[in-house]
Formats: sequence, structure tokens, C-alpha cells
Amino acid sequence: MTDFLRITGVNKTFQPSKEIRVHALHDINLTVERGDLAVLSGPSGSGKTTLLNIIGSLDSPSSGEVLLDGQRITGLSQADLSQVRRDRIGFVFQAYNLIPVLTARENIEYVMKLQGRKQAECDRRTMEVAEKLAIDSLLDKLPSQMSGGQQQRVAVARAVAATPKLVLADEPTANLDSVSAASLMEMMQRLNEDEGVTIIFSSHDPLVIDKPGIP
Ligand SMILES: Nc1ncnc2c1ncn2[C@@H]1O[C@H](COP(=O)(O)OP(=O)(O)OP(=O)(O)O)[C@@H](O)[C@H]1O
Repeated sequence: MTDFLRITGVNKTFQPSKEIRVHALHDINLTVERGDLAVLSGPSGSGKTTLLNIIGSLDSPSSGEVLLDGQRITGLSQADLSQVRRDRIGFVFQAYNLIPVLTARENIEYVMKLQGRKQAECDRRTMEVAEKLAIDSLLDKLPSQMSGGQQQRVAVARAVAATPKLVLADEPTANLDSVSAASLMEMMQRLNEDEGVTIIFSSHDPLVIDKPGIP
């Protein structure tokens, strides 16, 4: 069976100016199985965001290759990469990144609409994920009318609603208090089990990393 995600010999060097070169990733080799809930842990500056951006095809490695579901994503055209991101990957960011002028419902529907799904299907799937994330009473609110924990649950709902194969979450609990962080982790764990979606997230929070059930 092919690995769901295989990263081989990935290096990333940033060159912000002529004199400065930053080796953010050095010879990274990693495999993730389908259905895993995996955590990338490490101190600030160790390269977690850089690696997640490369896995999510938001950035490209300086060398090495990334295979997602058997397909080599390193070297694809920008148009093909956009399609991979739209159809196969859901993103959750530290700062929630909801669209401020859209309600929770419209934010959640956004990627499904880009995929060309019919309104009835968007409605059904929005309700399904909203119930799983306990945000069904928040669907008509704007991000500014919600707490940080509520916004992050909406962001997770947006990431999973479009039925991606992979969800990438970069420090999703970093801006949350410990109770909201624990609740978000439980919900992500349940989504991983219920929907079989592979989730990779980064964290440097021992409470999150050491949670039972997280390998
Ligand atoms: N666009 C960039 N230009 C130059 N250097 C960069 C760039 N992006 C990241 N870096 C550097 O690469 C290294 C890894 O950064 P990265 O953000 O991936 O770490 P991280 O583990 O996610 O950190 P944090 O936990 O603080 O978010 C750091 O030294 C950072 O300064």
C-alpha cells in the first residue's frame, strides 16, 4: 500500500537578502498513513510552519520531493497546485483567518462553493459539520461576534466541510485558553475518527502534544 504522505529529502533555504541564507529545513524524511492524527512538535523557529506550507503546496522545497496520495506534488504547475489545495487539503491557521465580512455559515460554505457544489449539498454538509463542532447556533454570526475559540471551531468546520483528504493545522490552539484548546483538540480528534480525515497539526504546547490518543 502506498503511504498517504511521503516526504523525502526535503530541504528549504530562504534567502531574504544577498548575504543572508536561512536553512529552515534540512533533509526531512517523513511518512504519514491515511487516517493518522499526527503532530509536528518543536520549539519556535524549528521549521514547523515551513514544513506545513510545503506539505500544503503553499510553498515549494529547495530540494526533495513530496508525494500526496501517490501523486508527486513537487514540480506541479501553479494551476494544478491550486486544484490540489482546493479539492484535497483543508487549512486551519493560528489566527483563524476567517473572512470578516462573511457569516460563519458563508465562511464554511466558501470552499464547497469554489468546488461547484450545489446549495442543497452545501446546506446539508454545513449542518453536519456544525453539529460535530457545536457551532450550529453561531452560523449566522460574523467572526467579530464570536470568541476566539468559536472562530477557530468555525475555521476547523470550513477546513473539513469540503471533505478534504488532509487537514493541515498550524498551531491551531496557540491563541486559545487551555479550556478552549482542549475542547478544540477533542473535536479535531473526533473528526479524525468519525470522518477518517488525516490531520497533521503543529504545536509546541505540551498539553496538546501529550494528549492521550495523539501519537
Ligand atoms: N520567508 C522567510 N524568509 C526568511 N526566513 C524565514 C522565512 N520563513 C521562515 N523563515 C525562517 O525559517 C526558520 C523556520 O521558521 P518557521 O516559521 O517554519 O518555524 P516554526 O517552527 O513554525 O516557528 P513558530 O513556532 O515560531 O511558528 C526560522 O529561522 C525562520 O526565521
